[in-house]
Amino acid sequence: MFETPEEITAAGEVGRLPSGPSGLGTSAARVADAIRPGATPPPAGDSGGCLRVRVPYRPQAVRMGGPISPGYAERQWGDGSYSPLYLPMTARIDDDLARAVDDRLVAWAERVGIYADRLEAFHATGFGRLATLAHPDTDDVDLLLLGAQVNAAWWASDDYYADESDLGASPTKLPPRLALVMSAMDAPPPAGKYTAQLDEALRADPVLVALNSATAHLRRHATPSQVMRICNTTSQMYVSWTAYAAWRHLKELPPVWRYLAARQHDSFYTSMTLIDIVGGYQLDANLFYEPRVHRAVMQAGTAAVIVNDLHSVEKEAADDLPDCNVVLLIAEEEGCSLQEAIETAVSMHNDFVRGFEASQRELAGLPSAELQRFLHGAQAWMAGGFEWHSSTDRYK
Ligand SMILES: CC(C)=CCC/C(C)=C(\C)COP(=O)(O)OP(=O)(O)O
Repeated sequence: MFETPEEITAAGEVGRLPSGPSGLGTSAARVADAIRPGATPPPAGDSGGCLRVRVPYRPQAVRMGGPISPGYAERQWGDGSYSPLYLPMTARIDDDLARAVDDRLVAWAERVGIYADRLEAFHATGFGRLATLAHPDTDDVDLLLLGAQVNAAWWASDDYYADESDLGASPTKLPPRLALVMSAMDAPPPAGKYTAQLDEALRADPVLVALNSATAHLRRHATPSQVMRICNTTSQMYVSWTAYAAWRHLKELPPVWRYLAARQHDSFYTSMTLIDIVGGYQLDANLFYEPRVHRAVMQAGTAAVIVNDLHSVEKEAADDLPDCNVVLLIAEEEGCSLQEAIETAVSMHNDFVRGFEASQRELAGLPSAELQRFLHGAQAWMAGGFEWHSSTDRYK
């Protein structure tokens, strides 16, 4: 088949890596017991005693170190005129590492052909920087590059197929294009002469070449269940994209509840499915999909994507066919100002982060080093995603 080359919360137990036994399988029996139907989780560690300190948004050019987010804070954002976002603190800002990943990412983008006439802008977007901010538990450039490539390829499908009219995005062409993406990521079994035609189509579109190449890189680092986790989450996300396309095509605005339900399956949860792969370990599928774990990662992913909607209001309102955006939809539905709608979205975001924190506390007693590391990874992702949205050129 075709393949190309603030208020800081001293979070008690939640803020630290587990001190118990670690390594794959060390506590498999205890974990299996703890997640079996009807089991009650062991008591979580004490996470009380919050220390609260307001922290302004202040990008720093220095390495902050640490693989673990040091706790939660109320963080200023934008021009500072809105209520703060309650978020984890960023664990690591390492501009040298980010540059190394971004340089390799741009060389890859050039090879596969995405953003061909706008590589400088693509470079300034800094998907490599996003990977280094969101995955502070590794310094491995190749693994960070993998995270950056998969995200950049998803974003290319978003820009070229779903959102950017000037890049050829079209609501009616979107569903068949997304169906081809799944063939680029997960080659169907040979179908005689039709396979050659499929391969030709996959080679003809840079977005598909990028997704195919990123997935090939993924297969070199991930287990089969991790690879299929990525593929299945991608197609789950694309169901929501087809809903947005229908609304755009019909020039209908969905009610907020309906958009939010779609957005919850089209969130940075998708990006978070890379956390253990980029970290160089595996969270077992039965733990990843354990309902309380699933809910926690969905809470983190939804919070992180509301940060995206907050930062992209202007960009999304400006397209000939405006995108769905939670702020714009709240303003329309409530008949309120954008400022008021932003405050509502901030408060919704903060509730999701607090919900994640509560889930993390509830899960803190589960004796799996991989699970605890993954939850810290989701915490770090929210912080890194915020840092990136605050500084990338993409939303300027
Ligand atoms: C594309 C990708 C990494 C998927 C996960 C999160 C997600 C669905 C997006 C960031 C796409 O949402 P949106 O189209 O609002 O993003 P932009 O504002 O265009 O960056």
